[in-house]
Amino acid sequence: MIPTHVDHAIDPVFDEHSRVLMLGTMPSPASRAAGFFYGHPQNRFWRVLAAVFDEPVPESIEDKRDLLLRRRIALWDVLASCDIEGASDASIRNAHPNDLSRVFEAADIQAVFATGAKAGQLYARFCQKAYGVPCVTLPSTSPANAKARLGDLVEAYRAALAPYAPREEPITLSVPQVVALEQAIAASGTPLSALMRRAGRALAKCALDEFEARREASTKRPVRSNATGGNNEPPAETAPSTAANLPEADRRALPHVVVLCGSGNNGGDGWVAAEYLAQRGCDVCVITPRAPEDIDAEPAHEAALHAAAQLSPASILVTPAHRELAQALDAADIIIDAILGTGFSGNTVREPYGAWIEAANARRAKGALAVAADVPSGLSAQTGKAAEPCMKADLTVTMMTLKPGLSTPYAFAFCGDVRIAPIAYIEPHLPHVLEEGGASGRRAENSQRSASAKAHGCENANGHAAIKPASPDCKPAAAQKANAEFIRAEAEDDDGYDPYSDRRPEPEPLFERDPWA
Ligand SMILES: NC(=O)C1=CN([C@@H]2O[C@H](COP(=O)(O)OP(=O)(O)OC[C@H]3O[C@@H](n4cnc5c(N)ncnc54)[C@H](O)[C@@H]3O)[C@@H](O)[C@H]2O)[C@@H](O)CC1
Ligand SMILES: [K+]
Repeated sequence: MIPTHVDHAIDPVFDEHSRVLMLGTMPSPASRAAGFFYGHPQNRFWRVLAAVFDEPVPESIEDKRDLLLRRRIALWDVLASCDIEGASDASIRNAHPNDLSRVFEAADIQAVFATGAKAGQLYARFCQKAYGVPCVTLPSTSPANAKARLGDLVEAYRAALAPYAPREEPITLSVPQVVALEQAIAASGTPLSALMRRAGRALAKCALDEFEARREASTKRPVRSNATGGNNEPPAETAPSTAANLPEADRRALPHVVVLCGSGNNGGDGWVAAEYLAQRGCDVCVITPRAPEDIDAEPAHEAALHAAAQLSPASILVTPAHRELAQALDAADIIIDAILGTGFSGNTVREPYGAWIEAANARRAKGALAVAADVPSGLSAQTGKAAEPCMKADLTVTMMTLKPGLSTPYAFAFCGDVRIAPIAYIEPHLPHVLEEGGASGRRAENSQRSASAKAHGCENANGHAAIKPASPDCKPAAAQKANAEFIRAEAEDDDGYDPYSDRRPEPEPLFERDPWA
């Protein structure tokens, strides 16, 4: 192969919070074509980083930049230019280094890692003396390094990066502050649709991981034990129809998942999760009050259209009748509750959502794993007050930050375990958001649950025309009427609180009824 002269043309990723610098040699032809580092589909760099931090694999360049900055990783290459044959590091000649002082002067870089032997050698030759920080060489994630197994790469990168991972207390923001944060992130170039995609993927990953962890635990621990997080209901592994009770041969079967989607943006998280789970091979059923094309909220509308185009039409049930809903839930190993999120208000949950929540709680009581998106439906994310009815989750995957309502002792019975999905690099926006929100945003110092809230990796169409219209026992006219009533009720939202307005929610009494009664 004839060597080509290559000039580095991809901007480094770093900011003042970066703590480690990862360096390759020079972007490969595939990365140059993709316009970002490690762009070859077979390169395992992004899969390795995602596994190290227990996150979904980033999809877009923006997702990758966000992951790096959020995890305090600066990313660049040793060389500014060289002659190279294809992507062969061994062929590099006429090498000239990048001016790494741009990174070293902007950030307190505590460790440098080379993503392969050649990058390590080039750093030692050109850079180490100038910057004074020695470089640790990690195994290459390139497909050329075929002998390195993914698991070994993950272990090597985890051991290297773990000491530098930020360990911050989870932060609690009020609902208006969370909305202000989303808007600040959007204004800085990450659209809300991208946040929703990350939210839905994180939700799906947490649900699958939790399901697998429980299945694993149940195979190791055949004796019945109460492991449901204090809700005094049968543990998942003892129920008759859960995967844990299947014959050994079927145990590794992927779970059947029912995703309950409201018509707001919480529902959008559910649609993305459904798409991700179906891609992973799960049998997925989406319950929705409206066909995707009739969803008004953005970006939920866009997310629903995208997901519906990937899902089988038969797996989408629009306003199912009670019997059809019960049938769908009966088959569920996992229920994802994406009915209502931070936009919920009121003392009661209107239909059809009230009936959905009751049916989901009944199925959970028989052993399905219930995972709530952002906040259990019916629970006020702001006050922690539970409406009638309220979803009972085993796990709540809340986006970006804790919300005050998730941390009350009362909320505990509805949230189950709470994990924060770190779907965006929020630090640059916090001063502005906290200033705007006054004292109500704070590191989670006043919350009982914050100590236990995990800072996990998940811390702590119209081509879908054939969407199943209605259930066999729900006449089209009746379904249409029910839908019209639902849409009218939605339009007359009970107290009219719009979380995207500047107005704060009316304070609601925390303990209107005795939570333990
Ligand atoms: N805005 C965004 O871009 C993002 C939003 N996200 C998700 O979006 C959620 C917030 O979305 P929205 O502001 O659209 O609100 P929600 O989707 O939480 O709730 C709004 C819906 O709830 C209905 N509703 C309110 N009170 C009710 C009651 N008492 N009974 C029955 N229905 C009731 C409204 O009619 C409306 O349809 C978050 O919780 C989070 O899950 C995340 O995906 C991150 C990105
Ligand atoms: K929810």
